[in-house]
Amino acid sequence: MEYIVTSKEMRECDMTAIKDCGIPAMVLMERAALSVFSEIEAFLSETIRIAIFAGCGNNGGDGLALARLLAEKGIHADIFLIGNTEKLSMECGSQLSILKQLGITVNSKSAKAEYDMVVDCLFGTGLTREITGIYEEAVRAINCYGEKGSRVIAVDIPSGVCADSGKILGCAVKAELTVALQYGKAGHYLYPGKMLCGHTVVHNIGIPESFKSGKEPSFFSYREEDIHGILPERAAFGNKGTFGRILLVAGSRDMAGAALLCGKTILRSGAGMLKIITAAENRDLILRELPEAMIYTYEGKPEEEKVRQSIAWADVIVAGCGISTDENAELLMEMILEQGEKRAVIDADGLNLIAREGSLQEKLLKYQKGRVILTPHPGEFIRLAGISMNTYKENPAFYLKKLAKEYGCVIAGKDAVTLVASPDERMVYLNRTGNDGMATAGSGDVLAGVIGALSASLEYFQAACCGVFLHGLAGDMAAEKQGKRGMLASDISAELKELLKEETAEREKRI
Ligand SMILES: NC(=O)C1=CN([C@@H]2O[C@H](COP(=O)(O)OP(=O)(O)OC[C@H]3O[C@@H](n4cnc5c(N)ncnc54)[C@H](O)[C@@H]3O)[C@@H](O)[C@H]2O)[C@@H](O)CC1
Ligand SMILES: Nc1ncnc2c1ncn2[C@@H]1O[C@H](COP(=O)(O)OP(=O)(O)O)[C@@H](O)[C@H]1O
Ligand SMILES: [K+]
Repeated sequence: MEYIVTSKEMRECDMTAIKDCGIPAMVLMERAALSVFSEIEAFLSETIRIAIFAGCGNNGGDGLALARLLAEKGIHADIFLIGNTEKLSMECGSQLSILKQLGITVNSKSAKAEYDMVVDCLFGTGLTREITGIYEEAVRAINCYGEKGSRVIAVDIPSGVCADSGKILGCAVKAELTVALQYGKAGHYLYPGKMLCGHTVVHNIGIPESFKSGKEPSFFSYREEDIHGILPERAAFGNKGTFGRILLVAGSRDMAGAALLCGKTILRSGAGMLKIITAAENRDLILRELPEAMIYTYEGKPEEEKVRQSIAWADVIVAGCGISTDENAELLMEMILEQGEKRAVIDADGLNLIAREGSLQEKLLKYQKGRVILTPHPGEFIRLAGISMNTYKENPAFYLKKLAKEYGCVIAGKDAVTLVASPDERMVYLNRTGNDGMATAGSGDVLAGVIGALSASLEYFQAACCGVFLHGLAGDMAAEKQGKRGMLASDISAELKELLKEETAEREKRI
């Protein structure tokens, strides 16, 4: 698990290190410069032509310290200090005076030279407004070098990328490599910032871990190596009941595939038993393609007693994929939400029905807190929340948390970067796996399936985060084999099986 912070949280960490622990700011800056140095060391030689663009804050200070480290190794860098040098931050001022003492020249304007490497230290987490004027010229100059083939390295975050939202404030540097200091910032991983960072590496600069439960940062994320820690153990003595009885309410007359894709994924993700409630038209397909599932199909109106029995049987209900928004679907959703306590994953049309019907909203509000996981894509989310797309995109984490609290649900806000919010003020999970090949019909059904299966053995929020993470990893594996253009949602489902197989094999090797 890795923390991901906002600029305010990063500042608080810096302050804790400096004020409470007594680590001098100049020591942190030296560690920052050493981190960047270690990342670029492999490319260095005495003939390399380097330019460092520094601003007047501490990000600029990092750059000046780097220039000194380079000089120590006999490597010259052209240094351009952009801005009003009368307003340097204290540490940046100290770095500048050290350079002067050492006789290292600092320029105020960029020259029209050629460079193999350009280091961007104009702005870091202290960027507060749009970049204009001389700073904009400097950003454009850096990008021009990049386009001509210079390696562009961003210190902490590319200048112009908002560390909190990933938005571009006016203009921004496009880096090949970003050396993030101490923690990844949300802006490194949210679009469009993510595209401008290139490859992001996070370096520890010696700030002691100061997050305590309840005072944690805004976001966390999983890394590939976390997989063993988050997946539940499978009990060797378990039976099919142990691993979860999942009821899937999915598929309608014209949407058979959703039930099949989601159902297959549920069983492939380790669930013990699956029962599908779907329209009669899907019966043959499911019996043929997924004979492992039990099935109840309805012709006309679903029989309420049969549905009630199935709900009572289940440990987890997954509902909504392809059920349509007709009266049968509405009745099924009413019955699912009515009982108010079973673990449930609600997706797609299930969400559209809730957005449309006040009676479903009321039932969801009364449902036991934390027992429902909603998995809306942005279109579904704005219908549920009653806000515009622009408003949602302004700050998705905020609106996800707000609605999660209102409904007492876990909400996985699907998007290119999926965020998962819990109803109880926990950190938001920010997902870093997956790729645009997953923007393909049915991949949401696969996600609902894996989250449903995991909900049988993991706590709800964890099941949602873990499901999103695995779904993205499987999507990356599918993209590697099939290509992003050609991959299908069923490829993601198949790769999930492979991924879980590898995980089990690894785990068994370690016993
Ligand atoms: N002790 C610390 O706080 C440490 C900070 N470090 C570095 O310092 C950075 C943060 O430093 P700062 O807080 O000084 O912030 P920055 O260096 O990112 O920039 C802040 C300065 O830029 C100005 N500014 C903001 N937006 C502007 C705009 N659009 N146009 C013109 N000027 C603008 C601000 O008024 C301020 O003077 C981090 O990203 C990291 O690189 C590291 O050296 C590690 C230690
Ligand atoms: N550009 C992208 N990068 C990463 N993941 C993506 C991207 N586009 C879509 N996804 C993922 O693909 C899935 C799409 O789900 P959804 O929109 O519900 O599709 P469907 O309704 O067709 O099943 C979500 O999990 C989403 O996070
Ligand atoms: K920078």
